[in-house]
This record gives sequence, C-alpha cells and structure tokens, in this order.
Amino acid sequence: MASVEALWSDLTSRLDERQQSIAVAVIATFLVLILTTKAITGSSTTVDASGKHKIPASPSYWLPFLGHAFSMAQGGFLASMRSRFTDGIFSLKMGGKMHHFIYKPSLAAALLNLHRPAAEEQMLANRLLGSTFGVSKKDAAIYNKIFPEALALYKYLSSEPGLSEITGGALSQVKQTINSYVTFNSNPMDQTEWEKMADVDVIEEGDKGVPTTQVDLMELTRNYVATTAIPAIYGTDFVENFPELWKWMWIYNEAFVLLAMSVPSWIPWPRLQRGKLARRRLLAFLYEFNEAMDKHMDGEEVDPKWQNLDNVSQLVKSRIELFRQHGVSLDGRASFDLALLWASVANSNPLISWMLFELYRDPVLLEQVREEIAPYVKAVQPKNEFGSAVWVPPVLEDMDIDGLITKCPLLKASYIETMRVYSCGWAMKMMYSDTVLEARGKGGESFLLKKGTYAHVPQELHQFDPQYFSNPTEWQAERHVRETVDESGNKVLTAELGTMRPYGGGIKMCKGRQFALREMLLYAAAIITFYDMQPPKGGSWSEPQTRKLVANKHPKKPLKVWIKRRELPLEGGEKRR
Ligand code: HEM
Repeated sequence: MASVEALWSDLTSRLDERQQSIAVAVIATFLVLILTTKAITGSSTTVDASGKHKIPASPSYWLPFLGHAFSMAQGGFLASMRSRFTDGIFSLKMGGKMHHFIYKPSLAAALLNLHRPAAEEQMLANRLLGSTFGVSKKDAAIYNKIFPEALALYKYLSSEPGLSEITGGALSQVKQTINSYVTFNSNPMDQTEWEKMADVDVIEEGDKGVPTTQVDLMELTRNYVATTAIPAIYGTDFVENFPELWKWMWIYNEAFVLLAMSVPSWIPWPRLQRGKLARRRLLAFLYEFNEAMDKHMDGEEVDPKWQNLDNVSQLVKSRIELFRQHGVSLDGRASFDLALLWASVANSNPLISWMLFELYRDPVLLEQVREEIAPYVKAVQPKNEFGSAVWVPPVLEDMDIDGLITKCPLLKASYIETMRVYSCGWAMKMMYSDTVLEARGKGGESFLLKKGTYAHVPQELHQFDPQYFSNPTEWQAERHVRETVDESGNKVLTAELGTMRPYGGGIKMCKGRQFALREMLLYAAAIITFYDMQPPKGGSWSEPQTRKLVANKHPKKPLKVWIKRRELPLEGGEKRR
C-alpha cells in the first residue's frame, strides 16, 4: 500500500494541475467503464422468447469488447468454466462476438451433425484453404463447385477395396522396414533418415552384449510412420525423391495455427517465417509430383526418378483426374495435396509415438497386449545357418489387422486412451442463422444459438471431464474395456470410442478415420513385437511435459528412450521370450 501511495505522489508531483485533473478523469472513466461492464454483462441460463429453448449461461467480464479474450490465454480457464456451468454449454464474449463452448457429448453431436447446406459448412474451411494451404481464390471457387465429387472420392480411403489397399500398402512397407526402425548402426552412413532425425546414439555401455540405441521416440516414430505409410497414398517415388519432406512438414505443422489465423507476414515471428518457408518447400515438392503425374497420365516420358508412379493410390489418381478435368491449376493441386498430406500425418503419427510411450511405461499392460496380439502378428526368427557371427534379421510374416481390431480389446483401448489424453482437436462453426441444438436422450434440453455467433467443441473439455473419466489426467487404457455379449451369446471384451469424438462429425468428419485406426494398431503392434524400450540409463519413466500443437499434444522436451531388439520365437517352433 505504501508503495502505491509513493508511486501516486511521485506521479502527481511530475504533473501540473491541469494534467493531474485529466489523469484523474481518465482513470475514473476507465474504472466506471470496467465496473459498469462487469455489472451489466454475464447471465445465468435463460429461455428464449418462445419459452421453448434455453440461452446458454455466460460469465460477466471486465473489459468491454475484448471480453474474455485474455482469460482464454490462461491454462485451465475453459475447464474452470466447465465446472461452473453444468449445462454442458456456456458462452463467452470475445472481440465483440458471442462464442459458445460445448462439452456435453449429446450437444456436441447435435452441433457436429447439423444439417446445413455444404456451402455453409465450407465457408470457414475455405478461409483455411487459403490461409494455411495457400489455395488461390480462383482454385477455391472451382473446388467449391466440385465439392460433392471431391468428397465422394474419399471412398478410396474410407471404404473397401481402397481401405484394404492402402492398409495393405502400409503393412507391406512395415514388413520390409521393421528391422530398420532402429538399425543399431553407429555410422550415420548406415542409418535411416528417421533415425538421423531422432538424434540417434548407439550406446556402448548398454546391457552386456545387447545392442542398445538412445533415440527421441517422438521423432523416430512419427518419421518412420510417415516414410512407410505415405507410399500407400502418394506412391513410393514421392517419398523417396524428397528425403527432406518430413523435416519441412513438422516445421510447417509448428506454424499451422499462426497461418490459420492469418497472422500478417510483417510481424517478425520466427516460427511463422519458418512455417512459410516450409510451406513453400512442401508446395514445390507437390508441384513437381503433380507435373510428373500429368506426364505419366498423358503417356509422356517422365524423368527417370518418377518411374514408379503406377503405385500411387486410386484416391490420389482420381483426385488429379477430377482437378484436371475442372481446370484446377498446378499450384492449386499442390495446395490441395498439401492439405491431404498434412491430414494424413499430422494427427495419427504423433499419437502412435504417445501410444508406444504409454505402453512401454506400463510393463504389465505391455505384456498383456503382447499376449493378446500374438495370434494376429506372425513374427519369427529364421534359423541361422551361418553361425553366431552373422545376424539374421527376424521376419514379420503377416499381420491380421481385422484380428487386432476385433479381438484385441486392450490394444484398441490403448489407442482410444491415447486419443483421449493426447489429442485435442477443436471443431468450430459459425451460426449463419438462429440454430437450435437439441441434446438427445431423456429430458434432453435444447439451446438456441443466435445468428452471427460461433460454436466451438474443444474435444479436451469432454475428454478431461471428471464426470465421464475418473482421474482424467491419468492414462488408463482399461477404462475403455467393456464386457458385452456377442451374437452367439458369448461374453466378449470390447473397446469403443463411446462419447468421444476425436474425428469430428457430420460432413466434415475425418475421412481417414478407418485408416487411422488400422494404422495406429498396425504400427504399435509391429513395434512392440520387435522392440523393447526403457528410460535411458536405467532411470524411471517421467511424466512428460506437453504443449498443444494444432490437434495433438507434443512433448516439451525430447522423449528419450533406450531401445533394444526383442528375441522372437524361432521359425517353426518355440515361444517368444
Ligand atoms: C487419430 C488420427 C486422426 C484424427 C484424430 C483426425 C481428426 C480429424 C478431424 C477432427 C477432421 C475434421 C476437421 C474439420 O472439422 O475440418 C479431420 C479431417 C480429415 N482427415 Fe483426419 N484425423 C486423423 C487421421 C487421419 C488420417 C490418417 C488421414 C488420411 C490418411 C486423415 C484424413 C483426413 C482428411 C482428408 C480430412 C479432411 C476432410 C475434408 O476435407 O473435409 N485423417 N481429421
């Protein structure tokens, strides 16, 4: 108090009488303004004029126009609003606009599944196409005209036979490369690109005689998955011709939100500048790929580095045909491909790293999962006829991915729990007319969202809601396992997403969700079968500090682990160790 008085007397001594009265008037006006704002804003849940629908509650705020904008920057602010407003929805005023935040699953479902014209659903997406992926207005206008046809082409990713073709392509790559997920080579010349990106370090003093490597698990896995899964979509040439592809992709991903918010280029924000450079590089790769595809599809001669374009997926080929037919420019095609490529790696790849991290740090669960998946993962150690001096690599002979999905509830529960804890997607819609959201179920209430307001579903608000998930910050896969009865009356264990909606809903729902499930189970099953992991230097697993990155959490510090090969059962016999 004394220091405030001292400051005040210092200030007043520097000002003349006229200046003093202006300063007092300004301060008084400001105080009156914020006190009035606080007094007249905010409301508890009310009903609309018809008396049928509720209007969501809204807390009061101090600063006119800005409203709750500053509070949003505080970690835990939305969670505190969830505890305060128990209707499953609340509203915050920001920048003069009303924003509704929804965390009750049935209200979130109602919002995501709203039947609105496709043009309305695309309005915000169009803004993103330009700001994040660099689509020009002209190409965006063509895309909007052919939107239903473009949407229909995702059948090559989400349903048969395309889904099995793409999953089979990824599995075939994993069979070829699983032994070099970690090579245990200390010479960089003999290391894979994904190892080099993961700060790989062969440990001399690891367990006696057992080759051990220290790596950053996040980098190793997200790059391994990208390099081996994307050939199933974009073909092998695309991934092989651009070894720097993933480096630029992750730099771009770091700047994604800044790009989406259209932060002006003149602001000297290094992350934004790096992101723009990364986008230019990625677009140049995709432009070159599209040029090569044009020649290939027209039967013209292509550069020898594009000799295997036949193995590009039907999804990508048919998109190119559609875009060519409607005159989308090569630049535009590169941008639309950037959107697809980014969607294909940005969510599932880091989640696979997190899934492995959680499985390895729970040795009991890890062994249960290994036991559960063993009948569906055929991996053997071939007989060595050359003596102990020669290492014969183990072989992943086959994997029954349907078996993993339907018969391995703990593995599937681990996938679901990883999404609950580590994915933090955020759906947002603008209300172009007064809209009523009806919560399904008994006593379901309805809420009116007025025209011109925004509705948000931050998935984390539900995924960390203690009303639905006890000890929400703890990763506990078993919480998703349920006992049910199958058609033949047998008791079976299953794991389902339940009330979670990490893939969104409605027309915008993720088109790769069926593949993402297969991909996450496939890679996790292969890696836990072939490798063991432990914290470096015999330490203990620490709780990772995370930060949000677009729709996932990212470790603040590298996730360093020691990795060793596992001994697999000998071909034609013995059990796995
Ligand atoms: C666990 C991993 C994944 C999660 C949580 C996820 C989540 C989502 C979400 C929430 C959306 C909707 C975004 C919006 O509202 O506009 C979306 C869109 C999309 N996702 Fe995924 N995704 C995942 C993996 C994948 C994969 C592996 C692929 C492709 C192989 C993929 C392809 C797409 C595509 C193409 C779209 C855009 C569809 C459109 O233009 O409307 N996703 N994803």
